Amino acid sequence: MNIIRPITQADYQALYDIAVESGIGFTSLPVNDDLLHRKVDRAQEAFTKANVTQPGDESYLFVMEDTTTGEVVGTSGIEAAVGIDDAFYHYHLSKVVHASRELNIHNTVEILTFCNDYTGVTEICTLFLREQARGGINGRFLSKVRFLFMMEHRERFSETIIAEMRGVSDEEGRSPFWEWLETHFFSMDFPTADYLTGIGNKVFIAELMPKYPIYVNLLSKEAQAVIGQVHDKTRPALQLLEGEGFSCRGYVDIFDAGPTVEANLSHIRTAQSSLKMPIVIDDAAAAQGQTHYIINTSVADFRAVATEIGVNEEQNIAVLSRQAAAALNVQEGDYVRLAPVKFRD
Ligand SMILES: NC(=[NH2+])NCCC[C@H](N)C(=O)O
Repeated sequence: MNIIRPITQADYQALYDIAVESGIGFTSLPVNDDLLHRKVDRAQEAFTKANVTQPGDESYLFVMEDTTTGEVVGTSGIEAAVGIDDAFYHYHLSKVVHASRELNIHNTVEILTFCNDYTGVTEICTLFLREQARGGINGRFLSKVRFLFMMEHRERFSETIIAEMRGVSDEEGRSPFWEWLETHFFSMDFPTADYLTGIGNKVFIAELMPKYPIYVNLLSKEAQAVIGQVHDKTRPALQLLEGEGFSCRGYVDIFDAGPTVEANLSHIRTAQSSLKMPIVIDDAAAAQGQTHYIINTSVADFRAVATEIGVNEEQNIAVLSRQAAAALNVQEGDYVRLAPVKFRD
């Protein structure tokens, strides 16, 4: 059975291996011992911090563990509020009209404006599923479990949730958008710039980034073509988020121009359709039910599973198997929050 739980120090080696496997362009897991250790420490602080009344610099990192082998097969993260102790950057794509009625000329051009508009919002990040666990619902589970967690602990998160999607780059890490920036403003390659931001070294952005609006039609054709486009490998993740109600509001990454998508927590489909109910335990009845994502209501001892359960909305009762209840560390009468894997339309 696969469970999702907070990362602990004992998972360090697995996290390191995942950082290596995830490769270039996976900004949030750079191969760097100090940084990865800090990530585990910060996650433990976030999960054990009591009485949080508003989002702050908490950084939650979950792992998926295959309980039959004890192996960590994936990661998933939430930054409660970005840009609180550093600056958080985007380019915003907007339009400018240059028109002359007298001359009967009307030109609409796009511009990219450097901004910090998403300061203070919650970011979902660091989603990675190892090769051996791909397929089935594991990827969806790792992603959607965050919406249940955020709904259950709303005071810890912003109402606006964003996800930065990886933009277009080739196998060697060459990004057409970055190449234009590199030629005119930076003198380092994309992997280096991406690595520096990943380890939290972001001053060079403020120092070197063009801060005045850029006319898109002055960029190279290759750079123009990838604005707001995702990396092929990121398409399934984007589709999943779009299905949850996320959309791009014109904000793109400052390095590779990949889209940032946004949704209100209360409008996210899995969060909105989730129910909170006390449980009873009955193996046979649970086996008859539909597959759901289920979380317990704890932060420090958070657990999630995806399995068949019975849901009786009239009686306000969720029927769990003994195995599911044990994995969630809940007993009869305890509450869980759940959402169906397949939405009923
Ligand atoms: N692909 C990247 N590494 N982009 C740079 C980081 C952008 C991010 N929004 C930040 O300000 O931290």
